[in-house]
Amino acid sequence: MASSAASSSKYKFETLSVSTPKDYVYHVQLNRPQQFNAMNSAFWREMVECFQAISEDSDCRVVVISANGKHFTSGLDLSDMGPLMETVLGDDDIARKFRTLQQFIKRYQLSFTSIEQCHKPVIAAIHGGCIGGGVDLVTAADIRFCTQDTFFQIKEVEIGLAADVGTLQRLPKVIGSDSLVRELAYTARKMFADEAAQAGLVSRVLPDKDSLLKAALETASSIAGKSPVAIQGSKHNLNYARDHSIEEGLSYMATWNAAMLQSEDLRIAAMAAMDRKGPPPVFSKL
Ligand SMILES: CC/C=C\C=C\CC(=O)SCCNC(=O)CCNC(=O)[C@H](O)C(C)(C)COP(=O)(O)OP(=O)(O)OC[C@H]1O[C@@H](n2cnc3c(N)ncnc32)[C@H](O)[C@@H]1OP(=O)(O)O
Repeated sequence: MASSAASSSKYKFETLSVSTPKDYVYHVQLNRPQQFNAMNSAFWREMVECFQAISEDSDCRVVVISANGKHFTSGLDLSDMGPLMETVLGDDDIARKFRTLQQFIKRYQLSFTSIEQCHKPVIAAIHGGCIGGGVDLVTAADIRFCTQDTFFQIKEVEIGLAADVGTLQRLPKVIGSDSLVRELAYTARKMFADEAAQAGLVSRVLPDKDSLLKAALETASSIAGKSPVAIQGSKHNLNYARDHSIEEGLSYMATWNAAMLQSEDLRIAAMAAMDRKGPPPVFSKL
């Protein structure tokens, strides 16, 4: 099944490239290397199309997202702010401008919420600069690895705005230190790989990009070999637990598994676990 490029035309994009390097593993690459993967209008639209399609694609069980070029991303494309500025500077009444801008921001938020809402776990493999919108993007992923040369920068205050597409909502849940989140958001200082690992933003630091991709793809492959019912149920319930009390999370989990324990995957995985010398279990597509 593994091939170099995801075959369907639903994965042909201007700003992203999608391939299938291993069975059930999709690799999405930010692909505007000349522009340091700056996030232009096409990017914001294509991220939603890509991750909503992957979410429902039973040939995919895990996604690795990485980037081509010198930096993971330089964030918002500062040379593509025409539509935004037209509204801001236009003659419309304030209430009309408000409604237009609110819809605009919500559309951009969905670009990264579609990673969080994707049924499949997403591993972000980050190198170089991960700036502005890059932090919004990677905090929506399930797992983050980076290279030793990575830096993270919540740069929004330097262009006069409060980060508005996920960082301020997700980063506090990811790293736990409210003080560090505020320091990074208010100062826009760079946080380098070792500090990011210490803070829990990334779970692994690799020496270079080759070893980064190797580690990310191996991890993806390990996840892809497991029951998709168990993996997708784990992602869904971890997200639910993050946003609810423990009691609510346990109650939701009980209802979820009252259905999912009836899946054939439980029987197949349990038999394979008992027969440790047998072949690895094979699960149907989900
Ligand atoms: C509704 C709103 C939704 C989302 C909002 C997101 C907010 C953000 O993302 S805030 C962050 C915005 N991005 C930046 O401020 C990036 C600033 N750039 C840099 O920090 C550096 O350029 C660098 C990316 C670290 C690269 O450094 P270096 O390798 O030294 O190259 P440079 O000489 O600095 O840059 C070369 C060339 O690229 C242009 N450029 C860099 N980033 C962007 C960008 N994001 N958009 C447009 N253009 C960018 C830079 O201006 C240079 O252009 P020249 O014409 O060669 O001067």
